[in-house]
Amino acid sequence: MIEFKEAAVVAPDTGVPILHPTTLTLDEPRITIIGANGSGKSTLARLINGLALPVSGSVHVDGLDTRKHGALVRRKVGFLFTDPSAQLIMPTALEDVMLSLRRVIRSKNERVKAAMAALEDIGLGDKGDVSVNALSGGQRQLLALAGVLTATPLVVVADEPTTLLDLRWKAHVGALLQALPIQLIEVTHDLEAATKAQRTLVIDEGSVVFDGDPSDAVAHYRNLMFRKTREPNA
Ligand SMILES: Nc1ncnc2c1ncn2[C@@H]1O[C@H](COP(=O)(O)OP(=O)(O)OP(=O)(O)O)[C@@H](O)[C@H]1O
Repeated sequence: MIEFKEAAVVAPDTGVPILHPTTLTLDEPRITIIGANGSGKSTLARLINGLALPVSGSVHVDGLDTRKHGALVRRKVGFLFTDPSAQLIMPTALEDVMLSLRRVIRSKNERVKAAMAALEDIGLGDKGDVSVNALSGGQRQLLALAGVLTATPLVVVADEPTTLLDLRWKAHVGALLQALPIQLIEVTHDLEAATKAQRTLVIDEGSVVFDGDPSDAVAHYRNLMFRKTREPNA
């Protein structure tokens, strides 16, 4: 259970509001977040695992305050970035997954076995010794997901996880994410993908302006964008 209580974020240098005080309970298995560029989607997503902290109000995950228990929260909430390079830091695929397992499995041999199994599960069983830089963008996103899943999170927050992928990889990674047996909260500009959820939030200028049925949310967002295009100062 993820709970926002009047959680607000401001730009550190200027104090300009990025997310206005927001109160939400997020407990549906599939939630999508849509909105214009710069509207505050990533900021909201980052609040969930403590990558961003509220300047006022609070965010709790499973009862843990993200401000006080960041490390514990991050074990419960896996985060998938748009660009997997942001989270792949080891030279090879196997080493990268092993790094994600370092706190979970002490024995190196066991860690190798578990990392190999994780790579097999995600379809990268033959890539263990391959340099991360030699993987395709789609393979890198799979590897990032494998790393996230090894920590057995309760929730995966994915910030535009398929934006950089071609159609084939987008479908593949999208299907894998949909099949996860845990809660998935996905920020997306793909309005078709956005409807594959129980609930969709529309963010505009740092506020949740719609929260509900995904198809209604997409219609709301289209109207909003149409109005802004016609009346740029609205
Ligand atoms: N650390 C920061 N300092 C100053 N401004 C910031 C900071 N982080 C985000 N912003 C600003 O806050 C606003 C919201 O950013 P955010 O990344 O949450 O938007 P977004 O909806 O995810 O955008 P996009 O769809 O383009 O990824 C933007 O105007 C951004 O420039």
